[in-house]
Order: sequence, then C-alpha cells, then structure tokens
Amino acid sequence: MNYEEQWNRLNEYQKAAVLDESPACIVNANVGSGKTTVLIAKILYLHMKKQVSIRDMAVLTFTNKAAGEIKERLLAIEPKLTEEDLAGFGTFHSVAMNYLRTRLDVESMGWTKQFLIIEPDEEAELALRLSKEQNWKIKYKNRLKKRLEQEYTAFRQGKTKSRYQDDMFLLFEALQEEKKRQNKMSFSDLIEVCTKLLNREDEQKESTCADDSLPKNGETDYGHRSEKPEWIIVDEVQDSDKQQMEFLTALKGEHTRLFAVGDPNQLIYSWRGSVETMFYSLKHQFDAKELSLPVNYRSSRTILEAAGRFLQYGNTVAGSREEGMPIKVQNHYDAFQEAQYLAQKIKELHLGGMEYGEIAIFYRLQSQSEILEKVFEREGVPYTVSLKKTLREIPVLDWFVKVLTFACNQKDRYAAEAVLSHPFYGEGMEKKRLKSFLAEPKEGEVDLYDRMKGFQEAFSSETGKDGMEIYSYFSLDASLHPNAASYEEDRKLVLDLCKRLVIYSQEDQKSLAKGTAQFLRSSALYGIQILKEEENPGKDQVRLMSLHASKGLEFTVVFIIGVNDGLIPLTGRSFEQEEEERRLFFVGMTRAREQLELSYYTNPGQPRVNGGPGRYLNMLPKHLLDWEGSQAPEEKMANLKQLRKAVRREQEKSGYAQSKAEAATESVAAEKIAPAIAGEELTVRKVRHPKYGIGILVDENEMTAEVEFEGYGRKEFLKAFGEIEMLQRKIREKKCRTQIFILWRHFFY
Ligand SMILES: Nc1ncnc2c1ncn2[C@@H]1O[C@H](COP(=O)(O)OP(=O)(O)OP(=O)(O)O)[C@@H](O)[C@H]1O
Repeated sequence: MNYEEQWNRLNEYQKAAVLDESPACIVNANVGSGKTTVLIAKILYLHMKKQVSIRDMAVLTFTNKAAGEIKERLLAIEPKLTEEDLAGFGTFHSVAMNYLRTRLDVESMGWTKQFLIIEPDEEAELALRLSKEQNWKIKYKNRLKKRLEQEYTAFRQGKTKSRYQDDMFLLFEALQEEKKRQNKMSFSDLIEVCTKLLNREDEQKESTCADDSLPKNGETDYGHRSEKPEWIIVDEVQDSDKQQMEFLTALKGEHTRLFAVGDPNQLIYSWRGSVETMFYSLKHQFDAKELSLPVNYRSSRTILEAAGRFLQYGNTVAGSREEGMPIKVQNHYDAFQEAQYLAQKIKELHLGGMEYGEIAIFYRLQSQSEILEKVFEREGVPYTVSLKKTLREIPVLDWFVKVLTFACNQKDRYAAEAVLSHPFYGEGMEKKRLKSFLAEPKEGEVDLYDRMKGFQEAFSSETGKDGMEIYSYFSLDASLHPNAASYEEDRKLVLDLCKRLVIYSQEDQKSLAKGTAQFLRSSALYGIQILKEEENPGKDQVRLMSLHASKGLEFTVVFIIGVNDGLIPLTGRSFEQEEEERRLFFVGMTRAREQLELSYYTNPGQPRVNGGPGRYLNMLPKHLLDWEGSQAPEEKMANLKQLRKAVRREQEKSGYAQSKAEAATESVAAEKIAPAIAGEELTVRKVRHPKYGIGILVDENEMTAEVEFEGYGRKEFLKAFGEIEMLQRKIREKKCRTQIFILWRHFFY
C-alpha cells in the first residue's frame, strides 16, 4: 500500500493524530484501534510531506519486532535508506546504545566505545562471584538477578542500606566498577549512562551560552557532537518505566516534538518496572495534548464485548466489525487430551480452507508448549513456537559465547575462567591449576587459551567464508568431545553460530574480529532468535506462544488454553499482580479477529492449579458464549468489582502477602538443600533417556517430567510417550558430588 492509499484508509481520529504537531501529544488508544497504523502513517507523513529527515527522528518501540516492522515499511517505500539513517529507530536500549557508540562521550564515564553488553544472567553470575570473593553477606542469592533489577533504583536514589539489611549496596558499587573494568554495560547502564551524558551536554550548552570561550553548536569540550532529534515518537508508552522516562526527558531538546501512543489497558510489563500511572505522568510532565483512537478494527463485536469485561472501568470498546461467532468455551480432562483435541480441530479448520498461519494458541507459561509440540509433531500439524531463546540457554553455545567473549575482550577474566574450567566442554581445568595458570599464563601451555588470545589478530582482516575457519581455528572438535553423545548436536549448533558470525561480518563489511565483537553486543541486546520458525521461513504454521508474546499481533482464530485459576490467572502475590493478569487476558482475547476459543482443565494435574473453569470464564457474558455445546454455569461475577472482591477475599484467606510468599520460597529451597550440604541421605530420582543418558528429575506432575542432563541442560518430557525411564536410588552426598552440584544449581541459579 503506498502512502496515499494508506492515508485515505485512516479514519478522522487517526488523521488528527497523524497531522498533530503540538510540542507534545499523547494518544490514548483503544486496543486494535490502529496505534501501529498511525505511528507508521505519522513517520511517513513527517518524512514525505513535511520533509523531516529520517535521521532527525527517534522512534522508540517496546520490542525489536515492532521496530523491525516499522523499518521494513519505510524501506519498502524508500529502499535507499541505510542502517545509519535508521539508527534512531529501535527499542529504548538499542537507540541508547547507538547514541553511546556514535555520538556521546562514553569514555568520560569509564567505558570505551567498543563496550560489550552484559546480559542479566551474566551480570547476576558476576555479582555472585564478586560477593563470594569479598565474603559479603547477600541474602536470597537464588533471586540475585531479580534483586539486582529491583533494588537498583533504591541504590541509585542514594539509599544506604538494602531492604534486607545485607551487603547488596556494596555489591552494586563493586559490580559497577567491575563492569567498567571489563568494558561491559548492562541494559539499565545503557539507558542510565546515555541519560547522564545527554543531560551533561545540556548543562554544558547552557554554560556555553554564558561563556563565549567554550565550544559551540552542540560540541562538547571533548569534541563530541550530539544533536537532539526533531521528533521523538514513542510506541506502547504505557509499558515504559521510570528510567526510560528520564531518558526521554534527556533526549527531548527545547524544540523537539514528542508524539507517544499507548493503551493503559494493555499494561502487562509492570514486573519490569513500568507503573500504571506512567501514561498519565508522561502527559503531565510534558504538558501533552491528549488525543484518542476509539474504534477497534480488528475483532468481532462479540469478542470486543466479552473482552470489555476485563477493561479497567468495565467500558466497552467501540467496534467496526460485525457481531461474529460466539466465543467457545471448552473443557478438557488434562493438557494431553487438550493437545489431541486441538490437533484435530486445527486440521479441520485447515481442511475448511483456513491457513495454519491464521491460527494461534496462547498459554500463560512457556512450559505449556511442550505437550502441544510433541502431539502436533506426531499428528503432523505444522507449528512454530515463538520463543526468544538467548544463546545462554543452550549449554554448548553458552560456553562458546564465552570463548568468543574472551577472544574479543581479554579483560573479561571471568569468561576465561568459565571457558577453561567448564566441566564438559574445553579443557576442564581443575580449580587449582586454573588459578595458578591464570595468575601467570604461559604461552604454549593451554592451546585454547592461546587461540582465544590470538583471535583478534588472526581474523583482523578476513571476513570469513563459511564459519568452518572459526571452528577449526579454535580446534573445537577437541573441545566438544567427539565421543560424547551430544557431540553431533553440539557441533551443529556451534557451526551454525560460526556461520552466523561470518554472514554478520560480511553484511557489515567488517573483519571477523570486529564483526564478532559487534555480534556479541547485538545478540545480547536483541537476543538471538533460535526460533523454530527460522528453520522454515515463510512456511504456513500454527503459532504457539505465551500471552505476553502475543502483544501487538492478530490472528483469525485464537485458542487461549488453561483458563484455570492458578494458571490464567496465575496466583498473584499481590493485588497489583492480579490486575496485571487481568490485563494480560484482555490482551490475549483481543488478538482474535473472528474466532476465540477458551479452554480449561478438569484435572490440571499441576500443583496450585484448580480444576474446573477459572474465574475469568465466569466473568464472560453468558449470551456471548457457546459453552461446550451446553449451558454455561450461572454468571458468578459479572463485573470487575466483583472480581476484585473475590481476589481480595482469596488473598486474605491464603495470606498471600508478597513477603510471605517469597519467604516461603526461600525456606523451601533452603530446606531442600540443607540435607545435601550436611551430607545426609537424600532422595534423588534419576531418569534414563536413550539420547541424553542419565539425568536428574527436577520436577514432575502427572503428565510431564522435567529432567536435567549434564551437558544438555533441562528437558521436559511427556510421560505418556514413554521416552524416559524412571530410575530411583538413594545417594550420599559424598558419593555423588555431580548430582548434588546439579541440585545446587537448580536451587540457586
Ligand atoms: N482505518 C482503518 N480502516 C481499516 N482497518 C484498519 C484501520 N486502522 C487500522 N486498521 C486495521 O486494524 C487492525 C489493528 O490495527 P493496529 O495493529 O494498527 O492496531 P493497534 O492499536 O496497534 O493494536 P494493538 O492494540 O493490538 O496494539 C489491523 O489489522 C489494521 O490493519
């Protein structure tokens, strides 16, 4: 669709939003009312009609996917746009990273422009090491990653003691220093440092005006230049957090215009720090004009009316489409029976002419996809799981990324330690030997170490051919142990990554050495999509995804499974979490265009999940439902007020105060680990798998078993398929250190 066609399709509200040029404007939009549509039309309008250069726009999105979509649309109209032109288009993190790498004086803050990104897991690992080295008292180490995220704001605000009265704040300081030493930035550092530098530039500019002897035209006394964008355009503003708001404030120059779109009813990321009032704070902070987009273009009237029950003020969303089919509510004995039912139902839909790609299944927990995957595979239903896996979730790639990390940054001694002491891959050096070796590394003693050190030089001018040269350079065959059962799979994974490195370097016309460093930075930021769909691009497949991942998407048919109390909604630890569960369900329902089917289990077979229809099903207007061919039960809760009352009652009854729940989790972990530490007898259930060998059962329910295999990580199996054989025996800690280590890891990481 070209620009004119796109413009003609817009309704009056949408056109008003596109044309608005107030210094700050915030669009309060209903679900499916055309936020993305308006955003893209606005960028095109500014660029094509108002001649605003693409380089003068900062377009901040919540996900990389959204940024990618916008860029694609722009490139379709203007194929000559380069990556540099579009550097201001991306998530808050990627735009901040770009500013730091290209425009700002990051050196004055202790990093160099070649900094790498440290992912949250890696940062938590580093923090754990530092606290051990310093003998600091840190409580709840198994939640360290979360604590680093949650308590950082208090630390930044100058509080002197952590909420648990331990050494957490000493750790923050040391961690910051160590990250600088290793030249790494966390996601939150990217935003924070960028905000600080932008603010500092503003202060310098102000003093420049007062003092003629200082540099002019936005040039700092370090000789760096940073211009403020002419326009800042923000998507999904309801999910921004405080740090991002500070970044926006710093990025906005005196003459910058701000245009933000959002829907307070779709706030589903408050666990990451966004707060319910952010939408309105932004409006007040920038004295923004408020516009609205009221009409939903996506869903049938039936779906909208039902979803309306979950809106904050019980409003209805105005629709533009016909009434549509009733919402089907279906029960299943358990998840296995449900998967078989879905496979049949989807096949029928497909036979009736529906493309698989028009069908989606949403669930609350990622683990729910395993059963569906297995059954769909057996039944021949093509599917893809939208799952963003980071490299670190695959043991061999986690190890190999550390090899590359040290090869690109020799200040990262922890990476070297992890590479050389890995129990399965590489040299497998003992602690003592490792310590003395790293204290004074001698050339020729450890081949892998020498190779890592020599990597930059060896590949300083080559872009590579097919990845094999990297594989051979590190002699990876020896490191992956050709006799191991995992060898074939590991080799393929590593070789694929090597190939990606080569393609990445070639595309960017960089040497492999430079390309690899850049790749490590961007893979941390964007996550390497090891998606099944990548293996079959463009193939017609059913989409399986979590409710969170469904945000911003739309499908003709949507199944939301497991609408049981304890799953949807997940049992909340606080009233706010329950509210977020409600919004999440609303987001899921409103992805459907024509058909929506909700299902629950009568026998969920999972702890803390109640059998029978969840309370959300009881909130749906009866006249809109086709309740499994029969009558729906009496509507128990017809509105939000009643739902909230029920939630409060339940929380009071179960005493589910946040601190209590957390304390309970800690003590369960502590109790379970205590016998292992004391060397007492403990029961370890072992399992045998034909491919992965012997593993330890870490969790199970009636249908599935989760097993940890050394060298392979965790896998989940459907018991009904008989892939694993349960073994059981008692072990003593002394006799079986490996298993204890795995258990230990299970509880603490
Ligand atoms: N004026 C319009 N006329 C017809 N269809 C429209 C119009 N505006 C948007 N649409 C269609 O409505 C659907 C929803 O639009 P869009 O995805 O832009 O909404 P959104 O507000 O971003 O959705 P969400 O709230 O889920 O994030 C899309 O299929 C889009 O093509």
